[in-house]
Amino acid sequence: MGAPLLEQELSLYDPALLLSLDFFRSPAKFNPRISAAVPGEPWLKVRPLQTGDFHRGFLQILSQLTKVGDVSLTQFLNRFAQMRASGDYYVTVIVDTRLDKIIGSATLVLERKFIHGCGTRGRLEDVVVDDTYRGKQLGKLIVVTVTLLADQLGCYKMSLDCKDKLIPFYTSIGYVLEPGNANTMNIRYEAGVGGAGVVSNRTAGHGNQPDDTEPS
Ligand SMILES: CC(=O)SCCNC(=O)CCNC(=O)[C@H](O)C(C)(C)COP(=O)(O)OP(=O)(O)OC[C@H]1O[C@@H](n2cnc3c(N)ncnc32)[C@H](O)[C@@H]1OP(=O)(O)O
Repeated sequence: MGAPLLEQELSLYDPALLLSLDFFRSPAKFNPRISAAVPGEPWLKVRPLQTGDFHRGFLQILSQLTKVGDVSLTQFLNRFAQMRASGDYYVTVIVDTRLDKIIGSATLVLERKFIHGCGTRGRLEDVVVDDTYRGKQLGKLIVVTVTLLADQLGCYKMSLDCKDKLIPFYTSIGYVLEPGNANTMNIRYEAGVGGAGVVSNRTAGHGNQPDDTEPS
């Protein structure tokens, strides 16, 4: 039997938000120049996550980043609905429209604060490009897209965690290691999807991860 049909697809957020992003405001260098609105090939599209992306390989893409687990369509749709209702999740994808397949993704999460005059901080999460499409500026494209989106939505700053080897990648996009303020610390509560378990210091770092994935 085929996959369940989703009668009417929903977008996680308003796609029009991506059309007005001014890529000239980013320090990232694109050669040739591309943007979220004009991604350089007629078969490339940058857009918000949609409900039907469950069937377009969205979770398979994420599995190139970290462990995803066995997520059912119902689980996916429930989580999508929670994110959409909150209004604070901007999961953004790149689609190869020739194959109707997700080939890249990055997430902006809005963290609402009391500090900074009830300001909002952006968090860059879960950046990934399908390994057969890497080295073609798509990583830069998706990260710059959500970074400009955070600015447009009024964030006072945007932060990320990454492996050391990706520091040059993010530096080229304008992210800075701030002296005295560039550490990441974690407690992992349970062994499970992407988790290594707080009870064992031996596994609290990159223990269970395949070489090229993040212990997100
Ligand atoms: C906040 C987070 O989510 S961190 C997690 C990041 N994601 C991962 O590690 C998942 C696996 N990796 C990937 O999906 C991809 O390699 C990405 C997203 C990191 C980069 O995607 P790509 O499409 O290959 O990047 P893109 O082609 O835009 O490269 C941009 C620049 O970064 C450099 N770069 C890309 N990947 C890497 C890397 N792994 N290490 C060092 N430099 C890199 C490129 O050489 C390029 O440099 P240039 O502009 O001087 O030519």
